Amino acid sequence: MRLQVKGVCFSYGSVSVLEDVTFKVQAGETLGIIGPNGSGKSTLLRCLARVLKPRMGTVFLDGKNLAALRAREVGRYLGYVPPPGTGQAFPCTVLETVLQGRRPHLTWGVSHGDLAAVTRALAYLGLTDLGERQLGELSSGQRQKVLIARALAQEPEVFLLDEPTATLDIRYQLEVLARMRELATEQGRLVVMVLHDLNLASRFSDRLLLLHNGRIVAAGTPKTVLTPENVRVVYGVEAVVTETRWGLQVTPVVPLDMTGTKGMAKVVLAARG
Ligand SMILES: Nc1ncnc2c1ncn2[C@@H]1O[C@H](COP(=O)(O)OP(=O)(O)OP(=O)(O)O)[C@@H](O)[C@H]1O
Repeated sequence: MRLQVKGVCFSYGSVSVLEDVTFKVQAGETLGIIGPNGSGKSTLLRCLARVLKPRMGTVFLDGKNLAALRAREVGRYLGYVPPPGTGQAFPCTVLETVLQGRRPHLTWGVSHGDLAAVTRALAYLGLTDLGERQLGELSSGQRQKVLIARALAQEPEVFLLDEPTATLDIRYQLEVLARMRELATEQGRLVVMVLHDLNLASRFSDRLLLLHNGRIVAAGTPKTVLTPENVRVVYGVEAVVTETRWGLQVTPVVPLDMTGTKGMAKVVLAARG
């Protein structure tokens, strides 16, 4: 499976949010999309998930135009996890929600294989005992785990995850991101994730796309993208970037507009080494 994004532009009404976004991802790869608030990350992911239709440009899956695929094919190829806080329209139990992930695979009703996939996904996220609970009764982190479990049960070729770990505790942040990496490297799936945590993004992505004002301003390995210069220009923050055995460690030190503040000059000089 190959995901190719060519010249994608998107606008909400007359306001342009994505401009000429072009990149490729191969099976086996994990791509992290990073960038400041409002830079267009979620909009881009929703264009990849066919939730939104680009104003210009095309998304290809294995050379086929995503816009021309049937809904069932899209469901088999793409598993989309919306960002935390995105509401579920109907009252549903945890089990029913995770079972929805099997919908693109169903032919004559729910099979043993479908139930096995659901059971595995629930167990993986520690949700087995919550199966009968209503989604609306869960904590935000538990709800997020259910949506990730639904995508795991779906067993798609491509995982599209929008801030999957934002509401998860540190154990499940690691569990979920490590699982995604494993699905890519060991089962040849393709993973695209929007992440705010630059350290997790560096640790669990093969490549990063850095978005700023709807454009890609840097793309490549975490080491080439997460430079102090890029962090300064895009986020407006003076940061120290160090290499560790678990990936890069980005430590934000001070917002640029505070670097002149009394007492901050020394901190900035120390940050720049
Ligand atoms: N439904 C909408 N209607 C109009 N404008 C929107 C809509 N959704 C998002 N926007 C605008 O599009 C821009 C990009 O939003 P998007 O959610 O893609 O950014 P983001 O990088 O994911 O931000 P964040 O990090 O805050 O989640 C923002 O300026 C936002 O206000």
